[in-house]
Parts: sequence; structure tokens; C-alpha cells
Amino acid sequence: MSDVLKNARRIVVKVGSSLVTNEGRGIDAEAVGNWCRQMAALAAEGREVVMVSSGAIAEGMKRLGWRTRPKEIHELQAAAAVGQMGLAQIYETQLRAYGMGSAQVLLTHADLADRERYLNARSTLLALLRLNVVPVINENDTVVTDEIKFGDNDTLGALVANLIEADALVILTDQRGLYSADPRKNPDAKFIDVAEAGTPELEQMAGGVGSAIGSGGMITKILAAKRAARSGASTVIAWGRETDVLLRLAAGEAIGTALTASTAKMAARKQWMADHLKMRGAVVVDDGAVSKLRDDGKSLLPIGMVEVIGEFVRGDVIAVRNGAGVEIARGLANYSAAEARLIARKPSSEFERLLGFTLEHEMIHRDNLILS
Ligand SMILES: Nc1ncnc2c1ncn2[C@@H]1O[C@H](COP(=O)(O)OP(=O)(O)O)[C@@H](O)[C@H]1O
Ligand SMILES: N[C@@H](CCC(=O)OP(=O)(O)O)C(=O)O
Repeated sequence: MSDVLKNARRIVVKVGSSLVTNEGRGIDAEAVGNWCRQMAALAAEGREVVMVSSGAIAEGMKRLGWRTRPKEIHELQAAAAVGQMGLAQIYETQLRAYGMGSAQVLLTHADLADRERYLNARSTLLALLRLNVVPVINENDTVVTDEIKFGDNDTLGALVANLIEADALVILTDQRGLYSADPRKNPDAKFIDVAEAGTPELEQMAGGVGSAIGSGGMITKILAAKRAARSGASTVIAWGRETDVLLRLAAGEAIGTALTASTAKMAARKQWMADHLKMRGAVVVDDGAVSKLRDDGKSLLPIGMVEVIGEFVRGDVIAVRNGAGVEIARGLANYSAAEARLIARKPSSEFERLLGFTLEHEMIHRDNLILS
């Protein structure tokens, strides 16, 4: 059995609608309180926790007095907007009771597909974690239409794990984990305690949605584990009502189904940088910056940049070259080429005066930089 959470420092926890709303009967304050208590305890151990919570539509339906799930997308969106107030309220109250700050973050697929918004979402989430605040994330149901919806929060959980390079994704649901077939239909289904994420056979085991409330069933959880593994995060699927489930997982106990990532986190990120993005430009840096990057593993600061080549926007991949024109690294630009020209050779204390704002102190953060 693999103890996925034991050494995980940054963890994304996803909870499904049927758990959060007690199968649609209304927000389960006790269950939410339990997860919040555990998240606070994990934060006290120095871990960083992000919550992805479903339940807005189910709670909205309850508040609007609707018994059956509407077919009309705008009605679903309206229900989500109503229910999200309830979710925000309960997480705020419960996290505060355990001494943690909370923040609401609503995301759409388009936000993460756009490189600039991707970087903005990433920076905001990391800033919240530094402030000891638990971001509580849901899909921004009000503005998305059918085609661009994440469609299920399992996928959103995996994308968030990719976004912030989490070490682990925990998907809490109404089953104890993955079985060889849907246990609601096959009482003889065998429990799977560990498997490698992305193994094709897993996809055949997963049936559809079990409850009237959930939306993805097991297949979206298995695909989420596969997606999370691409950035090096392993996944655990477990029962959300298991006593102290997060704390026991973090202590190394074997609960639920572990779907392990075979690629290490850093290797996965390098692969992603190397494979998926075209370079739009370059910055030439001085010898001091070369040595900071190469020898000390530091971020690239604008003060070390002597020239900006090409046109690029925030979020594009750019090359870092030394004075002889040799590429020494590549990474995600925090500033556009035009902005970079203004702040090249300048300390961050001058960015505000030169640009009218300060996004980041670094031109390329070391997390987003790979040495060539
Ligand atoms: N192989 C399987 N193992 C476990 N559960 C399965 C499997 N195939 C389908 N399911 C169903 O998936 C459901 C969980 O998914 P879902 O209803 O979308 O929950 P959530 O709201 O937590 O996302 C379970 O209740 C179960 O009936
Ligand atoms: N954004 C939707 C999430 C729907 C969803 O993915 O639900 P689930 O399959 O229970 O995780 C809501 O809050 O109702």
C-alpha cells in the first residue's frame, strides 16, 4: 500500500455534492466542520491545503425548493449562484472556528486555458496559501456554458493540482474508494487499494454516477487521477465520512484507493515545459544572473536582464540566454516583452513607478524555470 499523503506538503482536497449536501438534503455543517478541522490541523503541521468543493447546484435547488434537477442550463446556473452563497458561508464559518482564513475562488476552464489567467490564478492561490488561508474553489457556474464547463469538479480538482503543483489530490466521495465495478450494482465488486494512475483497465471498472446528486461517477475520478499524475501528483479516492480521514491519510494510514503517479513532480514539470509550449522570445542576462540561475537555483530577476528579444505576453515561454547568445534556461515570463523592456536592469522597488503596478518580483520564478 502506498502512503500517498504522508510526505505530501501541498494537498488538494475535493469533496462531492452528495457528501457536502447530505444527498441533497441541505449543507451538512457537521461534515464540512470535520473536514475544516482536519485541514486546520494539516496546516498546523506545515502543510498547504486547497479545497475544491461541489454542492452549489444541489444546495441551490434545496434553497429554491426544487425537487428535481432542472434540464435548462440557465436554471442550473441560477441554482449554483444561490447555493454558492451557502457554501461560502459554511466554509467561512467553519474554517474561522478552527483559526483558518478562507477565500472563495471560482474558476472556469477558459481561465486555465489562457496562459495569462493561468499564471494569475496560480499566483493568487499561492499567495493565499502563504497567508494561511484555505482557498475554497468551485467552478464559476454562472458564466460557463455547456461546452466549456469542467463538467465535474473531479477534473477541476486535477487541474488545480496541476496549477499549483500539488503533491497529492484527495477525492472524497460517497464510496470507500474504487471497486472493480460499481458497488451499487455489483455487490461482489472487489476493492482496489492501490494502482498506478493512468492504467487503462481502471477506466473499464468505473461506472456512471451513483447518486441523483453527483455528476461524474467514478470515471471522472479515474481520469482526474490520470491528469493529476501528469504534474506528478498522486491521488487518493476515499469515503468523506470516514473518521479523521485526512489526518489518518496524512499519518500514512492505508485508507481508500491510492492511484499513484509514476513521474516525479519536477520531471513532470520539465516534460511539460519541454513538450507543450512554443517559445515566443528571449531575454539576455548578465553573468551574475547566469550564476544565480545555474549555481544557486534562483529565480530570474529583471535586474539581471540586459536585453529583451521578440514579442511575448505574460505566461509565454521564453528563453534565457547568456551574453554569448547561448540558451541557459527557459521558463514562463511573468511580464510581457514591452513591460520587460521597461524593467530590465531595474530593482523591483522601481516596478511600480515604471509600470504603474507590480505583478511579481521575478521575471521568471524558479518554479517555472528549467535549466537547459
Ligand atoms: N467502480 C466503481 N467503484 C466505486 N464507485 C463507482 C464505480 N463505478 C461507479 N461508481 C459510482 O460512482 C459514485 C460516486 O460518484 P459521484 O456520484 O459523481 O460522486 P461525487 O458527488 O462524490 O463526485 C458512487 O456512488 C458509485 O455508485
Ligand atoms: N459546480 C458544481 C459541481 C458539480 C460537480 O462536479 O459535482 P460532483 O460530481 O458532486 O463533484 C456544483 O457546485 O454544484
